[in-house]
Amino acid sequence: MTAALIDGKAFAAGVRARIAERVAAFVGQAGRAPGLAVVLVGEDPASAVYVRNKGRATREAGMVSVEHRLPADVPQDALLDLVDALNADPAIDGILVQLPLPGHIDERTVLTRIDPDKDVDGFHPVNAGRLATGLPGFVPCTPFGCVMLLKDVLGDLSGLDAVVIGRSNIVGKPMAQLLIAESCTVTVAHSRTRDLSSVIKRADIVVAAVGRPEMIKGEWLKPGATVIDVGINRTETGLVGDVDFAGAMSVAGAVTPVPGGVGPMTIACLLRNALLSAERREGVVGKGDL
Ligand SMILES: Nc1nc(=O)c2c([nH]1)NC[C@@H]1CN(c3ccc(C(=O)N[C@@H](CCC(=O)O)C(=O)O)cc3)C=[N+]21
Repeated sequence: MTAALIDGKAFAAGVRARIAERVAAFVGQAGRAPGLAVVLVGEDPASAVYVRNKGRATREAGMVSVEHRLPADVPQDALLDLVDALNADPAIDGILVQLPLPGHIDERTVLTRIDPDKDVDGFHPVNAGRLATGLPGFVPCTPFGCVMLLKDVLGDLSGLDAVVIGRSNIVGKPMAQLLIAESCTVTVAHSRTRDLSSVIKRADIVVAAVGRPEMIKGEWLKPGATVIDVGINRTETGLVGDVDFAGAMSVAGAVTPVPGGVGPMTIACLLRNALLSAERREGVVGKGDL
């Protein structure tokens, strides 16, 4: 038996095309394009690649991408001053400060400084609280992209057993919140979980977000399970996920590849959040599903 491949790259391209149509309608009504500011501190090569990809996707969707590059040794106060200026700039609808930040900068202080209504990453505690309590707000891009893929594969998720492996603020916790909102029975596993394989064995849905190459083995899965691999690990043999892909393909029902799975959905959802922010800020009612 071989699982279906979940083509996140193709799905994301469709989402971006729908966003581009709605951006065009927005420009017609608001007289300006949505603006997304991306702040990159330092020279981390992987971060630079992501920022370049985000900028390209933003422009292709018809939005304005404003990139700010600061040196790795920039004082925290200078970064906070830039965030303040972007918060106050009416042409900017979304602000993303690329993580990780250099060690001398406190990520929490910076993320909390972003206006929650421009926080297209959904990392501000106000947006985490909105998500946890069912209020409208920005939802973190990677978990939202995962839910879009899951619904595409499975339809209604209600009543399904879901296991999220990883408890980070940017993926694991919001992923669990979204799956709860979809009426899944949710288990959050992490580095201290005992007998991870038997926890995973029950799951109809497995979301792996641990950052350890190929640690989730195919034989741990329930036959037919849907597997979403959030991991992006650079190894000597190339890019691999957190899931043993070959093993998963022989047991699961459907699996996301790495690359070409969750990553492209993250960027599509970032554009979605930027568009929704612009529509909200200008009082434009967008038409058509995203
Ligand atoms: N404030 C902030 N927000 C983020 O959303 C954020 C961040 N910081 N820091 C870094 C991570 C990582 N991230 C990715 C986005 C797209 C791909 C992506 O498109 N990946 C492709 C290509 C992978 C490759 O070739 O490297 C794929 O998986 O097919 C991957 C990773 C966003 N992040």
